[in-house]
Amino acid sequence: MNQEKIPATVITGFLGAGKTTMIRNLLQNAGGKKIALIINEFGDLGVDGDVLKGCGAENCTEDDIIELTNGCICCTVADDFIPTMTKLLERDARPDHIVIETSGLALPQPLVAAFNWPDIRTHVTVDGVITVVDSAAVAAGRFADDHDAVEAARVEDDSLDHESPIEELFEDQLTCADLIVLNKTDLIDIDGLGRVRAEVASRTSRKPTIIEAKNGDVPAAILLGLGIGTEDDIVNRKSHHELEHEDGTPHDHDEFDSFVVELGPIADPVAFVDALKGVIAEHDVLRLKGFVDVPGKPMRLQVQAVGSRIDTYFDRAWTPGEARATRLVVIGLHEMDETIVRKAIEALA
Ligand SMILES: Nc1nc2c(ncn2[C@@H]2O[C@H](COP(=O)(O)OP(=O)(O)OP(=O)(O)O)[C@@H](O)[C@H]2O)c(=O)[nH]1
Repeated sequence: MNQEKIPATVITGFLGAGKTTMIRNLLQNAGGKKIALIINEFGDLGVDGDVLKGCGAENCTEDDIIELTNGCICCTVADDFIPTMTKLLERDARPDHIVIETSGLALPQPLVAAFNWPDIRTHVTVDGVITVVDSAAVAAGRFADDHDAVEAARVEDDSLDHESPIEELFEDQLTCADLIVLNKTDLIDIDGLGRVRAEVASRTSRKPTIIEAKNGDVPAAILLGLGIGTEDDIVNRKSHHELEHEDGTPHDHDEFDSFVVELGPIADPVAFVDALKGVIAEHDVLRLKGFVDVPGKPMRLQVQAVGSRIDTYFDRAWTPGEARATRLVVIGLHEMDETIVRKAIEALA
């Protein structure tokens, strides 16, 4: 039996940064490497798993894609992640490489620490942590501490004296990185990109390599094989929470909420998406994604909104026996009023 440790790459980054898009590219250019994929998503609709299973890569079949859906991977390390890894390692056909996509709200630190658990450490090592950044969102000030909703909350409650949850998480994900991918470079100009690079570099005291990408198109040779062994260096990558609670108080994600909206068929998807932009902007929805049933179309329409930017495309045919429906997962700050946002979206159908 091959006793060499299997390398595992952790891919993290805020909601909508382009993690799934980058992994889809990776699966398609990973050569003969057999990859096992562990995907973790915030929200009760497995959109990322569905997208990645649909990409048909021979080196990563549907059996090699494992979805962890019981909350953010950083909170379910003991109950979900460790047993999943253990089962994966018991398989007869060991993968050449394991890729883990965290949810956009996950802290990578507890996940990396899990690689020091004896059962895992003897078999697997963290090849590297890759943090994907939405360069356009950084340029737009999305991660600066003047996020409207959080400011409003702070005015109401002056005990909220630390940075916004979005900013903190952004920094925690950068702090843990071995490689930072400034993605979505097509959406900003060269000067803007220079400012984004400087801002991102200033948000971590470490000096990870920073590269640029469009549509997550980075060669597998750059993403895989970093050979860092990140689990041996977690002491230098502490999250805000770890620094503030050295007593080991567990963290949570109370600042964020998600819910799923189910609708019937949408006859005019162009008008629907246009109106959706208004709802997203008005209620400060951070992320919205899912599938739309367009009557008369054999394909389902995938909707991907990051802030008020929305992409749509027909991704695959509805399969025989699959119930056609419109399902959208909505993610926002805790202050977002689910009832109001739900009603606003339902009113568009
Ligand atoms: N313009 C542009 N859009 C991109 C780029 N990369 C990804 N996107 C789009 O951004 C949206 C979100 O991409 P995903 O890959 O789903 O992002 P993610 O980080 O996996 O999102 P979560 O898992 O929800 O956190 C999709 O509509 C992508 O098509 C890019 O480089 N440029």
